[in-house]
Amino acid sequence: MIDAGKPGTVGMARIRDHWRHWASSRRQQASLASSLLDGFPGVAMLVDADGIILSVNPGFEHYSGHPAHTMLGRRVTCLDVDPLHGDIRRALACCMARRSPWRGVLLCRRADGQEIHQQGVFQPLETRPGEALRLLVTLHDITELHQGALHDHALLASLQGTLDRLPGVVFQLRQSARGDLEFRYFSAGLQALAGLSSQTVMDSAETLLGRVHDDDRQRLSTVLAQSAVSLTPWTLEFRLALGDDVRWIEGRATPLRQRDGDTLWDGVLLDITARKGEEQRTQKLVSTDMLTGVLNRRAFFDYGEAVRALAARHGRAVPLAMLDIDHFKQLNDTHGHAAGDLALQAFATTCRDCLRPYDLFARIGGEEFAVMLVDTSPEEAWSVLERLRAAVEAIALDVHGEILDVTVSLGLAVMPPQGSLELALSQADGALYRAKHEGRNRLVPAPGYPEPQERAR
Ligand SMILES: Nc1nc2c(ncn2[C@@H]2O[C@H](COP(=O)(O)OP(=O)(O)OP(=O)(O)O)[C@@H](O)[C@H]2O)c(=O)[nH]1
Repeated sequence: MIDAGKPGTVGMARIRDHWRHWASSRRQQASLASSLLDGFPGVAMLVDADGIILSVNPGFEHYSGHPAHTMLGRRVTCLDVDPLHGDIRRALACCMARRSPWRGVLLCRRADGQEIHQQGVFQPLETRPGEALRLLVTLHDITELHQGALHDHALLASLQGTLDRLPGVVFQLRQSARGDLEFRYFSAGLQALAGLSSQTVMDSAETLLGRVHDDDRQRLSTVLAQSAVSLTPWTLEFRLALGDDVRWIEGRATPLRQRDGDTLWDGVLLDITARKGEEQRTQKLVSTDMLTGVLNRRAFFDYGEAVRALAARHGRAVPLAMLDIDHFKQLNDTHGHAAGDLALQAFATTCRDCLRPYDLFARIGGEEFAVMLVDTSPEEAWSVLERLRAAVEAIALDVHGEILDVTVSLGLAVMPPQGSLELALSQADGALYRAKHEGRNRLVPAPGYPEPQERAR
């Protein structure tokens, strides 16, 4: 064994010999000493309870930069960056106080002054009664690893910062083979987007999915199911209901099939509420008649086609009518164009009030209007439009103190389940022509329209 009292007198061969001798004299430690310390890729030392170095491993000089003989008898803390208050002193004190192994990272200094990070282990050795406590200290240079970890950590922090500052929310969603959904990641922007913390949603996906608007939930399930099967990216615009507030979200994500059969989507959520508002305003502008605020001709045919297609699918007939204000030219000519405009506005408002929100009511041109009664039987349509005719008759338009009457003539037709909108409208137009000829201010059905009972009587 290399003694602290004989520094400078031993070469490497003797250090190795002494080390082997020390190890073989303690059977419990023999295998540890020979297999670990001889070939140990770092510094290994035997130190006493005060941290005095009693012996070192053959690789000591290579790994510490200090010739072994110069270190024997010195305190182990002299390998520290700060021998008085450094990491080695703390590790030694901790190990001694607990009489149990200490493991951790230490900042040390090589003989050439270079600071290195070491993975340190301080292991109290078993002693026989009366024998002084000794510690086996091993130091393994992990500077590169440590710097790599620091670099990774800094990179991760910077990436995290970038993700959190993105003008959108990044997420990772996992769907198990059984169909259960779990959010694996959400960037911090979720709080501003949905009023929920990332952790809350990662703990329970339903906290967020439960806020998807009722009308959009099925569409979301469908795109997820399709994407999971086809492994193609999905894009969806949907609404989040946040109390009284509704927020429009655009979601986009790319799927990846996992080995266990689960599907993992990496995606982003964007708040498109402002853009949606603009789109809706524009849509309203292009589909609304500026004077009366009701649908215009183009919107009537667009939405009417959708109503027709849905009715055809369900095998339902749709009643519709053409309406024309009576003697409107006379009103214009007598009271002026402004009075005519006022009459058109009062007429449109009155009609709209007599209909349900989802009935289509539009200004087709001039003083001509059209109505499509959704989910209404021909019998009901007759009474709705008769009420509408009476409500228009009741309009008392005050034009510069003079009260003007307004009346309307209506031609009523029914579009059969597989019929065409244009044909039904032309039949209603024919009936309107008859209404004008029969004296105006009346409702006339097209030929074949189911005769209402009250009219039949
Ligand atoms: N004030 C106003 N008048 C309009 C507007 N659009 C069309 N008109 C007028 O509506 C009148 C329509 O007249 P006609 O088609 O002859 O029909 P009418 O006078 O209502 O007669 P009948 O339909 O047979 O009862 C015309 O004088 C048009 O100038 C509008 O936006 N504002």
